[in-house]
Amino acid sequence: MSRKPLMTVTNIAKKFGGFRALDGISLVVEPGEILGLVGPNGSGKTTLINVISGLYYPDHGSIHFQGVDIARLPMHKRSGLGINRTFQIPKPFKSLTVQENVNLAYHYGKNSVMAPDEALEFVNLSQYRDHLASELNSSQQKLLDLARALATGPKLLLIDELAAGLNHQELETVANHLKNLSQQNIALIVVEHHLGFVNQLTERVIVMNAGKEIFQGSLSQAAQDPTVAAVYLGTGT
Ligand SMILES: Nc1ncnc2c1ncn2[C@@H]1O[C@H](COP(=O)(O)OP(=O)(O)OP(=O)(O)O)[C@@H](O)[C@H]1O
Repeated sequence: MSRKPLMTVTNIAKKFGGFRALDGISLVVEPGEILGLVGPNGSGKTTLINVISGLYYPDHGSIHFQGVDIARLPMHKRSGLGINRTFQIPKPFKSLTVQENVNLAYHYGKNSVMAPDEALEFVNLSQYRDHLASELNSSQQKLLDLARALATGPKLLLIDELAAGLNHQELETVANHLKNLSQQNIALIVVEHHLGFVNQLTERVIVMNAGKEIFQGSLSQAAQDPTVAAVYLGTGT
């Protein structure tokens, strides 16, 4: 049975000055699927997340989310439609407590299905609920960022480099949690350098280089692709 895509990104371009950070990239995300977005530093992964979440508008191209072109909607409107994100460098309200941070996101979200306590439980931060966000270490701040994104009730969650700084056990727990979200029909785009983490999450990756897709398929297929090996895995000739 064919389903309608949750999001269709078509031919997106984004320049900074004369530099093409995104150069005609397209992708499709189905409801509840996990898509890995990988590639070398500077290949445009975070820029693509920024353009999908509404931090930047693209110069060209369209982004259809549940049939609506959102490419020029502001970030809060996209969030209201069910697109939310985490940041490579988390941005909690540091002078608020952990609980207050998640409460605020919950209050702001229009589709919330996960209550603040549940979101904190989900990322194993319940015992820190009364701590100021500034008291958390950097990996805990990443988990708080994830809890805030979850509390808004996303249909599509954009996750930017969550794995860095998490220990082996935290990674395994978070991977299981993310798979659980996907089973609840929340789609995920996971930008990540930790390929073992990506491999735990999904079979489908897009490899980017210089603002373009250079490969789409499974990570194991990507490892055998000569172009990917040359530009990303460092094993090309
Ligand atoms: N706001 C900006 N102004 C100018 N240049 C930018 C801006 N944002 C990104 N870039 C440039 O666009 C290119 C792509 O950056 P981006 O952060 O999207 O890459 P990335 O694949 O996420 O890299 P990394 O894996 O290192 O996080 C880089 O050369 C970066 O310097």
